[in-house]
Amino acid sequence: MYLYYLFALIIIGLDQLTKWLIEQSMQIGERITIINDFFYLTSHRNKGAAWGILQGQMIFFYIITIVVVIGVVVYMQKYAKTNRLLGVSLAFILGGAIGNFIDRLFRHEVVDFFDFIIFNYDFPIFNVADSALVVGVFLIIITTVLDERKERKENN
Ligand SMILES: CCC[C@@H]1OC(=O)[C@@H](C)C[C@H](C)CCCCC(=O)CCC[C@@H](CC)/C=C/C=C(\COC)CC[C@@H](O)[C@@H](O)C[C@H](O)CNC1=O
Repeated sequence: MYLYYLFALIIIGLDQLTKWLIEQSMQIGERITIINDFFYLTSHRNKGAAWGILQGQMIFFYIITIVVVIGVVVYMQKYAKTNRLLGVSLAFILGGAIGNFIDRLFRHEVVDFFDFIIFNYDFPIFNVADSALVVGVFLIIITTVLDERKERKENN
């Protein structure tokens, strides 16, 4: 059970370490080519949420993040014992939400650096915490679909 919280802690550690390294070694706006025309490390700051929406609405972000964290912990306590995939998904979301929360609390902005250009579209620059959140949301959807399919089989 506590393995999931440890997993979330590792995600937070990895997120904060990578953000610290970017802050230490790159100027804002500086870009390092990893794979030309596809993957760059670009030091970027975002005072908003995805795609820079709601710039500067830190109070809103604090509230949403606290609601997300409480929701995840409640669900973790209730369901993670029986459903491992759900536990891992919740740990991803918990780690990601807290990772960006730390940035918003101490930096009043989020450090982003993964810069992908996919089919000529420069996808918004993101970080480890965002990736964990997206993976967590994706895994929750998979878990839900799998559960429904299992229930339907049992009922038939
Ligand atoms: C990933 C959630 C964003 C993350 O939410 C958080 O912190 C949570 C815990 C708190 C938010 C205040 C609440 C969620 C708002 C919902 C939202 O935003 C719609 C999300 C759609 C999502 C599909 C699930 C697409 C993906 C986008 C991106 C990530 O691609 C991997 C681009 C990230 C870049 O714009 C980067 O600059 C963002 C910056 O790092 C700050 N990050 C946040 O606000």
